[in-house]
Amino acid sequence: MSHSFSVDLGGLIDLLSEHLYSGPEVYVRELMQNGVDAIRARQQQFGEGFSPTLTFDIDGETLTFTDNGVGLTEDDIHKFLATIGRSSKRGNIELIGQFGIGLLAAFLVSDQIELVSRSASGTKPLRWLGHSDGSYTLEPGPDDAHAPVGTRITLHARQGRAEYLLPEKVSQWAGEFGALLPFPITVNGVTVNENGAPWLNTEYGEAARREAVLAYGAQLLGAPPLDFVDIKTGAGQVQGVAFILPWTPTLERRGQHRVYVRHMLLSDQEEELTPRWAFFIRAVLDAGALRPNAARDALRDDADLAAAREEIAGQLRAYLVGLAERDPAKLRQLIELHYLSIKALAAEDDDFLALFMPWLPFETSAGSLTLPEYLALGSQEHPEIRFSSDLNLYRQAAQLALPGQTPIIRAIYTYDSTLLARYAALSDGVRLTQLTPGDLVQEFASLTPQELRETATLRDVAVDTLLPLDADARVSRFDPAEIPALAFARSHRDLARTREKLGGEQGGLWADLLGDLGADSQEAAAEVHFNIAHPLIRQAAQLSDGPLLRRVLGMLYVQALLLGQHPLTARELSLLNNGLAGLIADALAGAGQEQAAPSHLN
Ligand SMILES: Nc1ncnc2c1ncn2[C@@H]1O[C@H](COP(=O)(O)OP(=O)(O)OP(=O)(O)O)[C@@H](O)[C@H]1O
Repeated sequence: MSHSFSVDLGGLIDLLSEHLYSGPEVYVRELMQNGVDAIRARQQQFGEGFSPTLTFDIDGETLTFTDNGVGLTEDDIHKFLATIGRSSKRGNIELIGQFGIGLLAAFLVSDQIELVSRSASGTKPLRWLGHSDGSYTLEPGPDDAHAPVGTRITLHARQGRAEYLLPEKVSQWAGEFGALLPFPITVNGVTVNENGAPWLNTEYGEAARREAVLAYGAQLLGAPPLDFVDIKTGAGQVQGVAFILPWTPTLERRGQHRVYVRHMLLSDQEEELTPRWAFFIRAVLDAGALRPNAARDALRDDADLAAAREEIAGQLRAYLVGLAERDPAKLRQLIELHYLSIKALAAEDDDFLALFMPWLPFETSAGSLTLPEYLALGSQEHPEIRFSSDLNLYRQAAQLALPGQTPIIRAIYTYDSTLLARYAALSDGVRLTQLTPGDLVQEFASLTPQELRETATLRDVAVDTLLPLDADARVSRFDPAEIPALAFARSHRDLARTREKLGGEQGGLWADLLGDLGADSQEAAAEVHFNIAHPLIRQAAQLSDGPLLRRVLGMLYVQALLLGQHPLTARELSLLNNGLAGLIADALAGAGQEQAAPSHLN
């Protein structure tokens, strides 16, 4: 026995409303979409000798939507309208509908759909009445020889849905969805759309067009855009504009682009049509030949979308390149706001790199500099780019204003070091050096024999005090003299830290294993340099071994760790706490004696 599937329409509508559509208001979009498709189909089949219109008329809780599109024959109604999942539009690239479910959205707000239609093929008007329980009737429509070609759909608000039929709401949605439609949409006689895309309006010349587009951009962004780029692609037939944001957007935020498909709004949050690196733009694009998904809130991810995105990337690139010649002042402004995204792009593209590198600012120990400015400060015979991708090391290096030393570039974004490496490779004779802690130490001036003698005790006590904390102590001289001590972490410091933590808290297998690993290393985890140029260190050098000197050295070490932004271990923290407590106790004891002294005198 063979049977047919039957569909529970109520269940299907629940499915659509809960999982496919963002809210009941999408019924406005689906009605309009069908109207737009019907108008296009009429133009395709019967020519363009009519003025397209879409109208909403709302009377109380009844809404009537009318289009003057191609209409439906009796055969169409049975085959397409009343068969869920079948569409007359499949394969017609110029129409948006294709799934054969859009009209069901009307059931989100109404229990029945009345459709009166007259086909452009000249048949008589028909009246179809569909119910949300899945039944429908079809009868001859109002027998008017002059009935206009097109379709009229009437909905009555179902319980709890009246607010979705309010004229002000319908006006707002219809205006948003149909903003770019090149013909009027009216709600109760008032036109609600802008009648076409501003970037296409060349009626009053190029200057007026630019002005209109910039005014549109200012409204979209809430502030005048820095500029805009006209976009036009072959793949997907995308047309529109990309506004250059007048502020620096956050790096994590992907573009929130407004995308239309065949003039109907798809999304205000589209992310896939523009390249990832272009987070300095907000685009408004109308895709003539890209496909929406079934929910019609995003583009279908296919080869056409990828090809369109590539073309848009090329056009944005070409705009930036062209700006260098056309309007360098604007380029400078743009780079100031968006250099992070331009760097990301330059890291992937050598032509772009060569073009933009001279303009891009880098954070350096001598302030923000472009690479030519930076190189002008260093040796001209042996040009060198010195950088650090370790923020702590960079900070310490930046503090050490060593005279005659090439400034250090802070290269902490992943693409920074790639950019520097590619730039060095492209430029003749420029050496690229990644800074290491050892480099900094090498720059320290060595002590005179007399200073060595004078600091012998200090050094011995420092080594003795700090070795249990896994730190090597040295006495050096470096600038600026205001820094009493500098600490550098060595690479296996983290290992030592983990070992200490596990040893202290759990012991056992892991602690033993890590202990063995650590035992391979002859070096201490950190290296600290006390600065003989600092008055405090010179004073400390005069102390003999004792609790005060040990306490002072321990605290200076922890201070150096903090200065270098190294996280502290529990032992280092307690060293700081105990040291502080001791100093405060000593100070209080001293103050007590001072206060007690006058009474003795009396
Ligand atoms: N206003 C209209 N004018 C002419 N035909 C219409 C109209 N509305 C619906 N139809 C017919 O009804 C069919 C089903 O419409 P429905 O909106 O459910 O699906 P679709 O538009 O084909 O596809 P999608 O689900 O992707 O929107 C359409 O394919 C079309 O043939």
